[in-house]
Amino acid sequence: MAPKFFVGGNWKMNGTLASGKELLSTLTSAKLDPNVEVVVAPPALHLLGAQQALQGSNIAVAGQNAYHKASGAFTGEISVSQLQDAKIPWVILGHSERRTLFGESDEAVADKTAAALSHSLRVILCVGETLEERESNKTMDVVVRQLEAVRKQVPEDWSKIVVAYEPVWAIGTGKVATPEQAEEVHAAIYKWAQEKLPKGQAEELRVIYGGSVAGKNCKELASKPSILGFLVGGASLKPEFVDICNAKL
Ligand SMILES: O=C(CO)COP(=O)(O)O
Repeated sequence: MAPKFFVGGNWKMNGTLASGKELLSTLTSAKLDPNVEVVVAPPALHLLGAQQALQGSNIAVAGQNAYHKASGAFTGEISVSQLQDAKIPWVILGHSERRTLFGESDEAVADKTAAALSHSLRVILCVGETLEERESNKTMDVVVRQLEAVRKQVPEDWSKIVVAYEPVWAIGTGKVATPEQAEEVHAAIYKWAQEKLPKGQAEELRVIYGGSVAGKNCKELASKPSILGFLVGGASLKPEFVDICNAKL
């Protein structure tokens, strides 16, 4: 059976308690494709409220980041074990904004991923190249390097990982990768997974696309065979997110 199409909404550092509540009520009252798994990632301060507002719905919540140490003197951080304790099922790790603005290395992302999995969290693992890397034909070198760093620490079980291919040049720029550009990288990630992950896991893996996904481009992207979902930024803050969740209808 093909894995379920996955749509994540990454709210980033946006919104108020009131705007978040309104957005969630739009989502819970909308008719969403039952064959799609929907996850929203509000800012940390809003996570528990969102989880409560979503009770009884099929929409789950995700942290936008987490630290791999269980507890201690790490001012400003939230740990994977604290997410687990609060029954937050998902966490986004390795987002390009974490990598570029906050200096997270491939190894740091791998540490976090291994720790998150060992605390029963599901992980949306982000990978992707910058414009400069794309223009110098390094896209797959970068993506494979990022994936391999994680595989080194998580050699066996990728069943709780969703890989989000997010080309940095397409994030928040309105410059969406063409369906062909995205499909090419997704297909290469599946090829990597076939070769490097234990048998049977590549078939179960979801590789989703992120970068300026919108109501107007989601259907065409979703029609590509290797695009098994989206990670949406800006448009996840708008009612248009419902259309993106329903891209396969
Ligand atoms: O970074 C993203 C999702 O994690 C994509 O952001 P945009 O959809 O705003 O381009």
